[in-house]
Formats: sequence, C-alpha cells, structure tokens
Amino acid sequence: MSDSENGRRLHAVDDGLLRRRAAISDLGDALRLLVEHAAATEAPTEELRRAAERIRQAAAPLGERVRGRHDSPTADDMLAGVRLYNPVTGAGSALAPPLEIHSDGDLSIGACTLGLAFEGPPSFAHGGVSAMLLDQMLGYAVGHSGNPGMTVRLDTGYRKPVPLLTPLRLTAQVTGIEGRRVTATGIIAVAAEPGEILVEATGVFVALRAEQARRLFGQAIGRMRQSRAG
Ligand SMILES: CCCCCCCCCCCCCCCC(=O)SCCNC(=O)CCNC(=O)[C@H](O)C(C)(C)COP(=O)(O)OP(=O)(O)OC[C@H]1O[C@@H](n2cnc3c(N)ncnc32)[C@H](O)[C@@H]1OP(=O)(O)O
Repeated sequence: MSDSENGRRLHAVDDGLLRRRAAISDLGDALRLLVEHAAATEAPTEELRRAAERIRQAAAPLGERVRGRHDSPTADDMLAGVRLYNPVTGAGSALAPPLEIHSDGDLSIGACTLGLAFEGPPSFAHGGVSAMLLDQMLGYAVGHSGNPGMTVRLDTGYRKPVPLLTPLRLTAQVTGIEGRRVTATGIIAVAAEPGEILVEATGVFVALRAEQARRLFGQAIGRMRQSRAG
C-alpha cells in the first residue's frame, strides 16, 4: 500500500472512530436525560408504563452485540486515557454526571453538576456519590503525577452537604510519594464559593507490581492487543 493510500485508510479509520465516539457521547447525553427525567418525573402512572415499554424496545437492539467483561470498548483507547464508559467521567455513561477534569500544573480541577438522580438526603447529594467523585479526582491527580495506581484507602470527611443542581468545583493534588504508595487529597466545593469546603478526602494509591498487573488485568490487556492486531 502506498503512503498516500495508507494515509487515506488511517484517515478513514480515524473518521469512523471519531464518528463512533460522537455517537456514544450523544447516546450518553440521551441516557443521562432519561435517568434525570426518570428520577424527577411526576408524570401520570400510565405514562410511566408506556415509557418503560418504549425504553425496553429501544434497549433491545443495543443488547444484540455486546462485549464481555475482559473486552475493552472498541471506541476506547486505554493507553491514551480515553474511557467513554467510566462511571464518573465517561461521556457515554448514563451513570456519570459526567465530571470533567483538567490539570493546572500540579492541581487537578474538576467540574460537574449533580442532578436529582444523585440525591441522598433531600435536595443534597448522596455521600457515596461524593466519595466516588473524589476517588476519581484523586486518581486523576495521582495519574497526572506520573505514578498511576489503584486506590487502597479513601478517607472522606463530610463537613457540609453538597447541593444538587448547583455547579460544583473539585480539586485534588498529590501530597506524598513513598515507594509504590502515593497519597493525594481533594475537596468538593460549590463553584461560586470555592473556598468553602463541603467534602474533603485523603486517598492512598498503590502502583501495581508487574505480577499484580498481570494477575488483575492480563486478560483485558491480552484481548486489547488481539483486537488492535486484528
Ligand atoms: C497526562 C496524564 C494524565 C493522567 C490521567 C490519569 C487519569 C486516570 C484516572 C483514573 C482514576 C481512577 C480512580 C479510581 C481508582 C479506583 O477506583 S481503583 C479500584 C479500587 N481499588 C481496588 O480495587 C484495589 C484493591 N486492592 C488491591 O487489589 C491490592 O491492594 C493491590 C492494589 C493490588 C495492592 O496489593 P497488596 O498486596 O495489598 O499491596 P502490597 O503490594 O502488599 O502493598 C503495597 C503498599 O501499599 C500499602 N497498602 C496496602 N493497602 C493499604 C491501605 N489500605 N492503606 C494504606 N496503605 C496500604 C502497603 O502497606 C504497602 O506499602 P509499603 O510496605 O510498600 O510501604
């Protein structure tokens, strides 16, 4: 194949991948709208029954071709950090707020707004959701420091409840590295009052030894290599 043919082919593949990612994000948006409306709706009972039937019909074709536990989504790129179904940040996940994270130097900064689907105490976020957001924030900061690892401990302090339907600002940073153990801290605040801490967390992350990585992720990595080669 000539360079230009190869270039056209790669370009076509990239276009296809980009279109698929855009479609996954679009489906994720639709699902999040559905989840939020389903949590907030006061529609008549008959409408709920009709909606359940229509949703089952819409879900059926999506279930015809599915991946298994050890298969990465074809649209993901694990090495580049593209994970469209991450339940916290994934644009394709119905469960994700989604939390958007970027870094400014050593500080990781996140933004999201939690809908009524995330309610714990009335009008405030469920405490487990705050812990989930902070686990992701801390994990991101740890990865960004160049020492990615798995959470082995997450201590969460709830100072004030986190309001729903309110833009939030989250921050995280690495505070210590001791061998394979990395410690990070983070907070959740309302975006309009970033100095007032609502929830704080300290997490310990451990970099996997090669043997541990093989044991935990060997099958998934093997399948990823196979599908890339094919
Ligand atoms: C530009 C770049 C952008 C990058 C952008 C990246 C973005 C990327 C975002 C991803 C963000 C994901 C964020 C979610 C991250 C999860 O949610 S991970 C999922 C939840 N975590 C887990 O499932 C982990 C379960 N735990 C395990 O499988 C095992 O504990 C592990 C991790 C394999 C470690 O194995 P182990 O045998 O327990 O540990 P071991 O090797 O004996 O001990 C290692 C060290 O850790 C210490 N340790 C172990 N447990 C603990 C504990 N509970 N407390 C304190 N220390 C402990 C040990 O004392 C030991 O310390 P040293 O003696 O070496 O000083």
